[in-house]
Amino acid sequence: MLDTVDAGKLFLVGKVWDIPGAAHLLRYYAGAADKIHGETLKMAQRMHGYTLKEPVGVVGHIVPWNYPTTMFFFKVSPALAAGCTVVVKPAEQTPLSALFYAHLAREAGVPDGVLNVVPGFGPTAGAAVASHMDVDKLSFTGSTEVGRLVMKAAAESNLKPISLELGGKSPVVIFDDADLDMAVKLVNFATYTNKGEICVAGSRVYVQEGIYDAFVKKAAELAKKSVVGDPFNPRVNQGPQVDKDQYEKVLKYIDIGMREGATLVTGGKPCGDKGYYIEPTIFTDVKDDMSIVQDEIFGPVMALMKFKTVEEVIQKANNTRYGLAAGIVTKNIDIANTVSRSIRAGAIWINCYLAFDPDAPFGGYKMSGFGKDMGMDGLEKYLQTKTVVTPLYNTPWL
Ligand SMILES: NC(=O)C1=CN([C@@H]2O[C@H](COP(=O)(O)OP(=O)(O)OC[C@H]3O[C@@H](n4cnc5c(N)ncnc54)[C@H](OP(=O)(O)O)[C@@H]3O)[C@@H](O)[C@H]2O)C=CC1
Ligand SMILES: O=C(O)CCC(=O)C(=O)O
Repeated sequence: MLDTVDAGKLFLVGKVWDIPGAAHLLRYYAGAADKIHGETLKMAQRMHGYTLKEPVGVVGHIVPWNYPTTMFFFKVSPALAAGCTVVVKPAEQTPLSALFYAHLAREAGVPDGVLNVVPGFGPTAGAAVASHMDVDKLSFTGSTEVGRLVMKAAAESNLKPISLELGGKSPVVIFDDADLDMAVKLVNFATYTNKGEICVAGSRVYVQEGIYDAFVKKAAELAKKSVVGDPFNPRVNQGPQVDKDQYEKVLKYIDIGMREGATLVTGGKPCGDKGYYIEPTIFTDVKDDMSIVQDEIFGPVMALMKFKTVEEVIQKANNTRYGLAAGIVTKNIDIANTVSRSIRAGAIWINCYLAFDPDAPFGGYKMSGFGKDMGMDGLEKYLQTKTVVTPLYNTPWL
């Protein structure tokens, strides 16, 4: 509800995806909290040694507006399970749910000072968290540009370790043997989920030549069926862009796409004359170096491209500065394995998309950042290893 008001997120999707996902994550890390331990070391010398896993201390979390609930729990759940205290800086567009979750945590008995939410603007509140000498670790999700700034601030303050989950321009590769209807639905979901305001949007779609024409036709038909409107209405499947800036950014990219020579197959216009609604959009005749293929648009815009061979599509899929995720649709296990090993991205989804799970580490390669959220990797980053050594009995040390 709060994210629908703040971000234009579909109310129904919040109920069946974001909130249950947050609960799964909390349960997963609650189960891990009492299983954190170091190891006994073998030691080459006559010494007894072991390691302790200790919380890193105070963690700063700077999170974006596109998934306010999900991002809050991606960050906070493992940090608390590791024994850290946290300071969360939500995005200025969407601070309400983070404040509400902090209130719930207090009601549930989390002691004061453990889970702190500090709303405010990025260049002031966010920068203060990133450069604070008493913040021991920073985990950031947002744009690559701000990722650079917070990394610099961390380096120039107390050298706090950081993890960055940044932008993406993820490819989805559809092979000739795919079930056409399933592949069209998958790509529609990959591109338009959350009105395209999702870091793993699979908006760069490569379709093998044998099914390309049929695919374009069906993808356009499905996009046209989308109901865009009030995010509280359960029949609507695409709400408004988060704000005027984002709305204008998406329309600007649509304009750039047309000026660069891509063919607009469907969409491309605002929906209605009130609110930040944009039609689900598809471009074809797209070249690899066009801005609509290289830049993260963060809106409901799909670029459809044709390919012939496995080698060609691997090269095209990797022709990006990002490396967050990729989708592959095929019934051929050899192709699926080969392509998934060859794409430089942190998550590969075969015959599915957005397949998040609490146990599955998530984070990028290349300029999509480094460090993982979720899974045991997501817990590990909030821990540090202390080594304790003592000579064995009757072993002179000096
Ligand atoms: N990877 C992802 O999930 C996301 C990617 N993006 C990409 O970024 C583009 C721009 O979106 P935008 O909201 O501007 O993303 P930002 O990267 O600006 O925002 C992410 C978070 O960083 C904060 N922030 C901004 N500037 C600073 C700073 N100097 N120091 C510390 N923290 C700061 C923001 O605060 P505040 O907003 O309150 O000022 C927000 O909490 C989008 O169009 C999209 O392409 C955006 C959101 C999520
Ligand atoms: O879909 C989700 O639950 C997570 C989305 C996400 O990771 C993101 O956009 O940053």
